[in-house]
Amino acid sequence: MSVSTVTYTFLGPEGTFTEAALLQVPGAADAKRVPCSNVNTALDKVRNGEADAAMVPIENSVEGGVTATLDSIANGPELRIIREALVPITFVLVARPGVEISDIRRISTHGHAWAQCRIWIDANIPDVEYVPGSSTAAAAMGLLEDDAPYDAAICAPLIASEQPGLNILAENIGDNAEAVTRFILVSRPGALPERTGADKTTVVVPLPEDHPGALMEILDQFATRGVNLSRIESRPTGLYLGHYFFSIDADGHASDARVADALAGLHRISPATRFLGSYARADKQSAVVAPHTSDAAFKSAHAWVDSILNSQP
Ligand SMILES: O=C(O)C(=O)C[C@]1(C(=O)O)C=C[C@@H](O)C=C1
Repeated sequence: MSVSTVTYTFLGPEGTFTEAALLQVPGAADAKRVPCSNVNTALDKVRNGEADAAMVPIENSVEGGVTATLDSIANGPELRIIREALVPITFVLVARPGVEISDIRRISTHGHAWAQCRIWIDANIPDVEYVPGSSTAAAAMGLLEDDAPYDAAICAPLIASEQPGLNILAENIGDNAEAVTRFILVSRPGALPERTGADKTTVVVPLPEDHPGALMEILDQFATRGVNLSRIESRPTGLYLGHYFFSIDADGHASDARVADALAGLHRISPATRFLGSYARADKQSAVVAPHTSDAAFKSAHAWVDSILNSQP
């Protein structure tokens, strides 16, 4: 794929934190970028071949998993995560010129952004009503419409400073100054990104039913092979009450022997386990590998078993 022919979808409109994440991808600034109004649409355009890859949010350091993304990549035709990006998150409160904080009755933003600004809102505009928005940027741009059903929006500083019709009323209103959102670049299944030594593997594991201790067995597949988990969360499958899958990020690449062995174990316990990709960690932190779970240890163990099986009388 030459850079100019690549098409990326992302959670739009222009000016979202998701677009900032996409612009971290080499060549994305010159590629075709298609904003989508929700995560599902961005991913479906990859599934049906309209786009080569989609950038979507998956996890925020304050608010946790982005359920729209976790559910969409767990279902439907398979997709693969090929890259991750981290974006520091800071929020501003914006309104049309002339509107003061004391005038604000209704605020719109993305649900995750709203959840990250609770303390400031409770302290400064406690009785305000929340109007859900499809993204922070969509909420801010909506203020420019004559019939906007809200008087203020919470969004990224960049979009606020670039729009002449928007006035910043308060800066740094997030509850946590260190907040970071993690985004994933998702493509159709293909060759895995190469192992870098600082990688992450993502899987979706449906919890087998009528199987006492299944969660413990799933976790054991990682623990006994010395594979550290950096995220695990459960989501309802939507089929019926009590039916769940686990979305898991593990340190390492599928080509690391300990990770490959853990994946095989997961498949035995839950055959519908979905592999979502192995890709380089954005923070470049290498996994700590104990000597007995290194590739060399697995190789020598397999060679030992082979020697037993092949031994002649
Ligand atoms: O609305 C945006 O700007 C987004 O990119 C979405 C999103 C999210 O889903 O978490 C991204 C980062 C912030 O945490 C708030 C909203």
